[in-house]
Parts: sequence; structure tokens; C-alpha cells
Amino acid sequence: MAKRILKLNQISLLGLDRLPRDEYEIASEFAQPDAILLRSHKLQAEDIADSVLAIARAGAGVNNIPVDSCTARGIPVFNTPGANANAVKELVAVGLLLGSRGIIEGSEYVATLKTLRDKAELNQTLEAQKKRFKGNELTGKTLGVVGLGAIGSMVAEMALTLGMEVVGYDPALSVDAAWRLPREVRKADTLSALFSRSDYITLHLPVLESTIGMINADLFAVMQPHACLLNFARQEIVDEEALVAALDERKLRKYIADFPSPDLIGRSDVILTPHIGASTDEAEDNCAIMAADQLRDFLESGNIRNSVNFPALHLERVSGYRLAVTNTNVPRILGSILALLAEQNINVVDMLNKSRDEIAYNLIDIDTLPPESLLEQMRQLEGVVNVRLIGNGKPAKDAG
Ligand SMILES: NC(=O)c1ccc[n+]([C@@H]2O[C@H](COP(=O)([O-])OP(=O)(O)OC[C@H]3O[C@@H](n4cnc5c(N)ncnc54)[C@H](O)[C@@H]3O)[C@@H](O)[C@H]2O)c1
Ligand SMILES: O=C(O)CC[C@@H](O)C(=O)O
Repeated sequence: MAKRILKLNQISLLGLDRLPRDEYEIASEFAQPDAILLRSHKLQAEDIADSVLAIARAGAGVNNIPVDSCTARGIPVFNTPGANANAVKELVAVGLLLGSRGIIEGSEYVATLKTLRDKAELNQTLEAQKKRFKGNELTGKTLGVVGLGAIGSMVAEMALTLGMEVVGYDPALSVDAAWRLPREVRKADTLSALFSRSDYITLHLPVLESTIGMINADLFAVMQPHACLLNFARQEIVDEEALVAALDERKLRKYIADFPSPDLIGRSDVILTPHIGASTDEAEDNCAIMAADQLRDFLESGNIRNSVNFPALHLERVSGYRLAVTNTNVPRILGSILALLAEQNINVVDMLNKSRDEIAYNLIDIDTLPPESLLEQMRQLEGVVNVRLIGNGKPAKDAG
């Protein structure tokens, strides 16, 4: 039977084409889907049917998915790290230029001159008025980058090529991300140190319980009054009340963000775009392809790549039957599963087991089609969250 993929946002066709139509049905409504593929759709835990085996986010942020509840239910959540980083980096470059030059104000002013038909008079007026739209150059200024992952590291590199000094803050920096970082990036030990020395500050960290409202009044208090804050990460990271107060009190010159909100729309010191950081053909294709490939590998082989809640794990297929077992990360559960297989004289051909925080995930290749009753026995073991048989055939029914 074809696997059913519930698609909750518009997803690039290049990605959907990675799921062959004779093996996958894709639709925006399914009562019992095998998996969910989405972008920014706000998914509620109660809307995830019991049939769902995995969720793939074509994008970086997973704050629209109830990840903790998925983990408890043994559902891996995938994202597509880095697949849209270049698109965001390019928009940040635009944001820096909009923050440094009178581009928007100058262009709005020029639009008011439509009725001036005489070219000489038009030029004279422009030359007389252009001093109102003077800006500053980015070269030599300091950019503070908060979060140095896929996007932050590309932004840092781009800023260095513009001749900016770059200061970074990322207390959770991974070893891989540290390797990607240009050595010219200087480390700030605290957010407050980064805020106090930067002319521009750009946010590239996830929204987590610990980062909601992280950019607060204390940080606005130490900012240089001519500084600009760019937020192409998530709205919730910035305490909006403190932001509006900082703008009103001129502690911050400009706020440039991808997340409009009623209190910010229409202010001359705020530039807002409608969450288009990842809205390029290239980024949408990259994210969709990566999300679809990861989903297919999991559904067909149980392998896990780029999950935000499950361990990464890949095991080449050596037999026709594979068990994918999720359990709570406590001792002896794997032993009990293997004992059940041994009791039925089922030989384990290959196996891989990894854990991440509170869960463990196992791929067990076996040479015999296991009876459904054996799978049921495994499911009843204390600590086992789910058991899935992946293979050529369905589990054999118990004789008698
Ligand atoms: N505007 C858009 O359309 C758009 C597009 C892509 C991503 N995003 C947002 O940008 C975020 C970052 O994306 P990414 O691809 O670079 O992710 P990433 O996972 O590669 O990098 C995030 C970095 O933030 C760091 N971090 C975590 N907590 C931190 C903290 N308290 N202080 C400083 N750094 C911290 C992590 O260590 C990591 O290095 C995403 O989570 C998403 O919310 C927005
Ligand atoms: O899907 C989108 O357009 C936005 C994606 C972006 O917010 C992300 O977190 O990757």
C-alpha cells in the first residue's frame, strides 16, 4: 500500500518528486497519514494522528511543532539544517544596507516628485534634498552575530568581505559550526559585551524556552544609540515591549525584522518584511528535497538524518526484515528485545543502537519474518515506545 504523506504547506515540486507517486500518496488532508511534511504550519499535538511515524520540517526552525510530545510518542522530527541559510544571509545583507543608507526614505521621497515634469527642475530639487538621505558605510563598523550556526556563520563571512569587524556569541556552538567559522570572528563572552560594542546586531538562534524574550531591556540599555538590530530568526526572541520602549527612547536607531506585529507596523524606525527569509526558489527547493529525502529514508529504512529529537543513525540493509524500535533510554530494554527474538530462534544479522537524551532508537536486521504476536510482545515490554517492522513482507500471523 502506498504511504500517505500529509502536506500542510506549499512544498516545492522538486522535493515532492523525490517521493515516487506509485509508492507515496501526497495530500493536504488524510485521516491516517504515515508522515507529515510541512513548513511554518502551526501543528498542535492533538492534530497528530496515531498513525504518524515521522514529521519533516522543510526549514530550520521547529518551534511550530510540538517536539517534546513527538519525542514522548516516539515520532522523529526532521529539519533541513543549512538548506535555506544562503537565502537568509542575502536578506541580512539587504537589511544591513537598508539600516546604513537612506534607501527606503530616499526612494519614498522620490516617489512624491511624480508631478515634477521638468527634468532640470527635478534634478535641482534632488540635489538640494539628497543630504537628508545621507548614510554611513558598513566597512569598519562592527557586526555582532548572536548564534553562529548555519546562517550566523555565513552572515559573519559575508560581513567580513564587506570590511566589517565581526563579534560572535554562541554558548552552544557545535564543533562542526566552530570549524566553519572564519578565524577573524572575535568571541564575545556575554551578550551584554556583544551588544555594547556592536554597531549592528543580527540574531540567528532558535526560539527555545531559554531564548524567548532574551533580547530585553537590560541589553537595550547597553546598546550604542546609533545601533541597529536585525531579527531574521524569530519574533519571540525579542521582548517586544522592551523593544518599543528602546525605540521610543532612542536607545536603538532601527529595528529591521522578518516578523511584523501591530505595534511595529508603520513606525519610521522599523523595517519589516513578511517572513520571507527563506522565500527563494533555491531555498525552497533545497529544503523540500532534503526534507523529502530524509523522510523517505526513515519510512523505507528507518535511518535517521537531521532529526531534532532522535539520534542520527544509518544502517545499510543486509536482510529483508528490519525492526525499528524506540524505547526510553534505560538499561536492559534492548536485552529483553533480543531475548524475545532468541526465544523464537530469529537470528539478528546486524544491529545499531543509539540514544539521545531520554530516548534510545534501535535498528535490528533479522533473517526471518517475525510473527505479529512477537512484535506485540515487544510493544508490551516496559519502556518500549514503538516497534515497526520494515521489510518486504508483512509479519506472519501466529499459527493457531
Ligand atoms: N526568517 C526566516 O525565514 C528564517 C529562515 C531560516 C531560519 N530562521 C531562523 O533562524 C534560526 C537559526 O537558523 P540556523 O539555520 O542558523 O540554525 P542552526 O541550528 O544552524 O544555528 C543556530 C545556532 O544558534 C545557537 N544558539 C542556541 N542557543 C543560543 C543562545 N542562547 N545564544 C546564542 N546562540 C545560541 C546554536 O548553538 C547554533 O549554533 C532558526 O532556528 C530559525 O528560527 C528564520
Ligand atoms: O518555510 C518558510 O518559508 C520559513 C522557514 C524558516 O522560518 C525556517 O525556520 O527555516
